[in-house]
Amino acid sequence: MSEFLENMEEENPNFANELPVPVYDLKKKIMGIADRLLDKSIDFDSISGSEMGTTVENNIPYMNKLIESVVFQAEREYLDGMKIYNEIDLKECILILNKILIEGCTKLENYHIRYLFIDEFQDTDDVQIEVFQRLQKAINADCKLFVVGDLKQSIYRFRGAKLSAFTKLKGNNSDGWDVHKLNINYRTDSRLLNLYDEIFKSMGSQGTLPYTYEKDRLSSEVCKEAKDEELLVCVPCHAKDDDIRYETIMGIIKAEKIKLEKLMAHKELKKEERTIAVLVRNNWQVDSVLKAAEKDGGELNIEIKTGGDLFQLESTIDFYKLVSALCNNTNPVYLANFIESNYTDLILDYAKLRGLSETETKKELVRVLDEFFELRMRKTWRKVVSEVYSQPVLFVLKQIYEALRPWKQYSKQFDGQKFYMSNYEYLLEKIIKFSRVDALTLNQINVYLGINILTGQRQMARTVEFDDKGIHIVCTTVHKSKGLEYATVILPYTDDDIGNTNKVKLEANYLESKMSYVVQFENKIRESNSNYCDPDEFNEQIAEESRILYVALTRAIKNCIWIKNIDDKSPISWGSILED
Ligand SMILES: Nc1ncnc2c1ncn2[C@@H]1O[C@H](COP(=O)(O)OP(=O)(O)OP(=O)(O)O)[C@@H](O)[C@H]1O
Repeated sequence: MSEFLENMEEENPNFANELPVPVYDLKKKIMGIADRLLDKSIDFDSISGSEMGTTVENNIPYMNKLIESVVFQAEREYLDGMKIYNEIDLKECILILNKILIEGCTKLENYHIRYLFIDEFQDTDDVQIEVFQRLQKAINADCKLFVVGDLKQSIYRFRGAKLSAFTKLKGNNSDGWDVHKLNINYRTDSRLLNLYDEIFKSMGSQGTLPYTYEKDRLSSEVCKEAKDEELLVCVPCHAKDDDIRYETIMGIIKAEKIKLEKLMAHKELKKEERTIAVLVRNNWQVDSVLKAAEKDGGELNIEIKTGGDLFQLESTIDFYKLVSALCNNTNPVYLANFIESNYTDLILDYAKLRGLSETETKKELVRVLDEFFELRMRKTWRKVVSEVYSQPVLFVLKQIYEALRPWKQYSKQFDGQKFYMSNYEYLLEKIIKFSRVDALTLNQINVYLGINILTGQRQMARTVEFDDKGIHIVCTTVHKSKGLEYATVILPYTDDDIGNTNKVKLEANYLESKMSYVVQFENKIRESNSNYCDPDEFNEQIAEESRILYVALTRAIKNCIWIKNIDDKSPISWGSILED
């Protein structure tokens, strides 16, 4: 990028000053374009200059040049750099696999694989479909593909999923396929399904959902406990006022919880049948619902599928205390911090320490630690300190972790311990990814943890499934709820304008030999190219949002409640679809 800017400045010395957007934002956005293409398994090498169209707004008239000479070039250099270390980036795997298969791979025949099963097929992109076809061919003529999917649930357009997935797979050989339709629903109350059917039919006739009554209608014999008037409920409220929206959400959850408690008093329910799900579109909405639950007094324990914050978890802070104590093993503050962590159950006598000099305090803390480590690892703390500098650092840290078992101190509950261990492992994976293992030092780990913890870097933690046999309340995005089911589905945000394409801040695609992009910078300046079509995007966006609504509604077993914002003026929203 700097090279590009220098070159441009040679032509126009005032180039940098004339840039209409900040350089850091320009860098961020052009890398964003690269990510959007890679998300769809698009190989940059296949895009030629003539396929990039021309800039439309002309705020950044050199945008194509920038993409070609910086983005594509940087990505090429990065991937070549990885090859030197015999590594490949995960995002490149499918492209490499495709290239290998194009060149021919005879060894696959030896595996005698008879079937390839693919679930959620509607979410595959074109390159993945080609890979499956090539794999099938390369394995042997008898290998059969078995794919399952539902186009109405295609919600990964940003990752390149298209409604043409099944047609592309069949290609010219539709006769070679045995097609079976699954029209029985074993999840949802039949009465609720009937109400849904009216909504889906209307979406189908407007062309926003691939749904026709004859082909797609599901039948169900499921009958749950909700009364007729409780099956699909619209709760109107003045959601312009956030407080009112959140009070309404909390009120609905509490009322549904009471109903479930009554039901559970005389009937045993499976976990899903005891779960109330608040389904939203974005992660910030999950955060807002959680905050509202806290403000409400914390009586509702809402579980989130988006996980907590990895760098603020006790498993991470404990590990940082261990690493810091090893790095600063002559500093009493770090030693005391470590002793207070979950790695030890020692109780420090601060009254006694207060009367000591710094040297005496350090001596006392080292004595305490030596004794403790002797007991738990049959070697002194000082020996451990020397080992961490002479042996592979992760190996020594792992030995300490396994011998001291901090998860036992953290929680007496199995679920809590599992959560601690799983996020400790996740943190180590992050550390290993950050630096090549053979070059990792204790100091590097210390700096890495320090920066991430102190600057509050956000990284979703790993969640652990648990069931205490009680009522579960979860709040999650519709995308994360895919494939799952819940007794009650609550939709608190149905007022977003789903036709607003100005909300598309960044998009890039490569379709039918045309590369398209649109970018909106932080200062609202926009740029797009002639291949990007706003009306197409408008229709595609409404159709995808409709499919996301379809997924949300069909997660319900018993009932669904949606909040209607009376103050809403959006022309097209989930609310307007549901109301129709
Ligand atoms: N043949 C069956 N008999 C009884 N229950 C069934 C049967 N098949 C599936 N179920 C139940 O129906 C529910 C939905 O099944 P499943 O999640 O497999 O459906 P699906 O087609 O993957 O749904 P979706 O694509 O909407 O997520 C589950 O609770 C499952 O246990």
